[in-house]
Amino acid sequence: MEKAFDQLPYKVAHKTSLDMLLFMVPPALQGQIKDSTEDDLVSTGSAMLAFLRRLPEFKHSIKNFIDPERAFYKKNKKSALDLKKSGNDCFSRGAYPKALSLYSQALRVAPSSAEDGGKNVVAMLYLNRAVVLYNMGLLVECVRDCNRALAISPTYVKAWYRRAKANASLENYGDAVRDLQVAMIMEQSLDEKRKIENELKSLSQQQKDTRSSLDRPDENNMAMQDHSSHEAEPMSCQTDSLSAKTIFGIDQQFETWIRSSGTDEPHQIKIECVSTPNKGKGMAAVSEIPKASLIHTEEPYAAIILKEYRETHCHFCFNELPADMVPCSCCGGPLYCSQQCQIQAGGQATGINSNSCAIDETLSDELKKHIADITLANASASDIHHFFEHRHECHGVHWPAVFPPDVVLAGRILVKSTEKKGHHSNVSKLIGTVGLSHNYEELPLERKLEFHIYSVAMIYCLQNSYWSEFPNNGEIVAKFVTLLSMISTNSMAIVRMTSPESVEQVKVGQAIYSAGSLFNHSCQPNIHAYFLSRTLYVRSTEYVAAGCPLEMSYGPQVGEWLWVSRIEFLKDKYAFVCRCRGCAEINLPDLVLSAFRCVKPNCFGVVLAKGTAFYTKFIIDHPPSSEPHMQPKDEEIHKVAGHLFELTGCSDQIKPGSCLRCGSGLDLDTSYATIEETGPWSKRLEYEVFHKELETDTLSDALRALDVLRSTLHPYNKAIAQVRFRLQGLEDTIAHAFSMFGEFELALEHCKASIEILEKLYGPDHIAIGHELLKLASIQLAMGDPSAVEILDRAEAIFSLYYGCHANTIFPHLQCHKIQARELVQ
Ligand SMILES: C[S@@+](CC[C@H](N)C(=O)[O-])C[C@H]1O[C@@H](n2cnc3c(N)ncnc32)[C@H](O)[C@@H]1O
Repeated sequence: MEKAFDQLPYKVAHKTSLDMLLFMVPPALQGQIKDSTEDDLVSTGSAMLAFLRRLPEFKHSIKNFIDPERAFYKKNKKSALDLKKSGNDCFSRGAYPKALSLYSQALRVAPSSAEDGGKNVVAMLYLNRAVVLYNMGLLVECVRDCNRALAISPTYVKAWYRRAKANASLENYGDAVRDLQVAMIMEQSLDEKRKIENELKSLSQQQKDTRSSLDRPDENNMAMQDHSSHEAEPMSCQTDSLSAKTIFGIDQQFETWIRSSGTDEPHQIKIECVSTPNKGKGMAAVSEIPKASLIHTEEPYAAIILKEYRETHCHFCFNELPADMVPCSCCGGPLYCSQQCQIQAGGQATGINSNSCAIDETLSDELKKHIADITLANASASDIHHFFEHRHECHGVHWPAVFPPDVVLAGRILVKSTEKKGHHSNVSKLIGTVGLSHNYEELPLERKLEFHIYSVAMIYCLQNSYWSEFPNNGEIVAKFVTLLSMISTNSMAIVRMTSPESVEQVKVGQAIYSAGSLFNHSCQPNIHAYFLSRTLYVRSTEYVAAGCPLEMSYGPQVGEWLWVSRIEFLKDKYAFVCRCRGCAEINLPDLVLSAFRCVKPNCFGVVLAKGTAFYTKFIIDHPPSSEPHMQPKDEEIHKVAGHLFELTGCSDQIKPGSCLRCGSGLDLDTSYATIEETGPWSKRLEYEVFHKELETDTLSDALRALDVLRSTLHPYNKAIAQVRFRLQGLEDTIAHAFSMFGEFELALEHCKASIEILEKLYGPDHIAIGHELLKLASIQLAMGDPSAVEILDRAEAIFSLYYGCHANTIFPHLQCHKIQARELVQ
């Protein structure tokens, strides 16, 4: 399940030396900070500043963070050449992946102007990597690396030659011929010239033979430019007015105009920021919104990659890094999927040759243009109005890599707002304009202390890396702490699928969206947020009447987690008590999620477990004030809960172990023990299915466990279908196991049983059902059953509800399944 909002990812594994200072803060200062409110921050900030200034350990840590000599990727020609040599050795042994990795490491430390044997080291490294990529069959990546080498050294014959080879293999004959023509003209050695000439002849012949169908020079040239991402650019819809008018809550009315790209939502949706009775500000529909409408898109105000993904995902667009990733050309720390992303993040276009080259004037206009297209491809990529979020961090220092991401994000927000208002104006005043809410007072002591320590540390780092006159006083510490609290409350986690086949998502980045941060949470959301690159997209997943709140899930949802777990999670992680519609009234999923079956045959009533009975009593005793978006109660709730809804404000009859319909009693302790006994059987099945070493006895035991669960638990209890936090439940795992044995009929039966339960818990149009339907369809496809078409259509409808026209980009395997299914029908 997607978790749209995230809090600060403090991970023990990433503790810095500053975290250790927590334990050195004197008890008196701790006490002062523990009870502090926003109004006390100037005095607690001054006190922390005074304490840390005197502390040798703090000075030592800061020196470590800001000294370029200690940087992780210190620029060093010798190290780059050593790594290059090791890469060459691996290459000659055929160890291509290792060679690739060594050249990439060398690129991180190679100084951009370093030369070796009269050649630019960075250009040589890009070329060497291009050759490895060529040998690995990664031809597009090879061409991109050749482009990078040529952008630095336009007369690099070997790079033109390698580019020609890769283009020829890609059947881009037009480009390949032009590359060889350039190589031949630039080559000095007569022998080599002759060799190229011969290759050119045979390539020209190949080009002639295939000209009509295969030669697409312009198109190919465009596809090979450095800014071609390995993932399709999905920007068919754009926000019109948001970026201009909504930076940090200055304007409270948001209007999203959806520009149609021919296929997607041709209408205009208006949303607005409103005051809510108990959730602060929130977003609401101005007029009615149809189900599945794109209601909002937005670029982040500031964003940052999470530490765990620094080596695997692009630091700008957050997509997975390709084999030809590009390190920051100045500091080597951040990695990017393309030079385009690198320039957008850092602003530096080092290595881009700005005056083309000493191009031989005798060259034809076509070849001159060809050279210019490649060697000047990125020079125009930077936009003077764009904010380069990494630039102030890029001074060959390593604090941006080791500080918690939210602290670095706070620095980015501060610098961006400073630069927007006019460079180096009054910084303290600027933070005051960041009009986002925060829950500083609710934070535990440890978080408050961390915020204070990192705020002081950031001031020192910004003085060193950004502006030596940066103010250093209690007021600025207070502003920083407030900013960190705002980030903690408002930052969104940018998520990605773990793989095209997977339904699992991982949080790769953290961002502040000026308007997106104003959507409140609901455990029964009516909107869904997702990300393509850095862009936030929000869609309505149900019809929303005019004036109704638009609320997304920050993580927990009804049907997925029990009420008490949702409340605890939101309190712990976001420091608020949830007052959404899903938590304020009794709903079917909360009743049945962990319920037991009534002992009386044919009674469909619910026997509540201990925790749920407590919650149900609580809700009945504390009826919520009705909100405009409250839905009428489901008939099904009356059916399973029986007389519960006839109760008027009296919850005495709601007892754990007692059927809510007929009042029959159940010995809960015995039932818990019975369920407990089935645990090892289910776990063993899961293990063996996962490791693909399934034994028939294990499946028989799991079927016995399933019988026990079915006879003890309420038929809609989630444990039968799905294990908490995992998409694979017992029915699901059994279905998977039968598929592994080729018993598709039985697999189908169990898969359907699982879906039936989940539909009760989530509703038929929930994204979780979409994923389950995909599993069902793959069993049907394996059976050659044409009804897969219908199931896939249903899954597609659900994915479109959540992802609109982007469903196919996010779930590429859906279309593959559909093609297979259509073949069955034919
Ligand atoms: C990302 S902000 C949303 C905008 C915020 N309401 C504001 O006034 O700026 C998250 C904060 O809104 C409040 N909030 C959001 N959803 C809530 C809910 N379901 N119940 C109670 N408070 C909620 C909490 O204070 C939470 O920390």
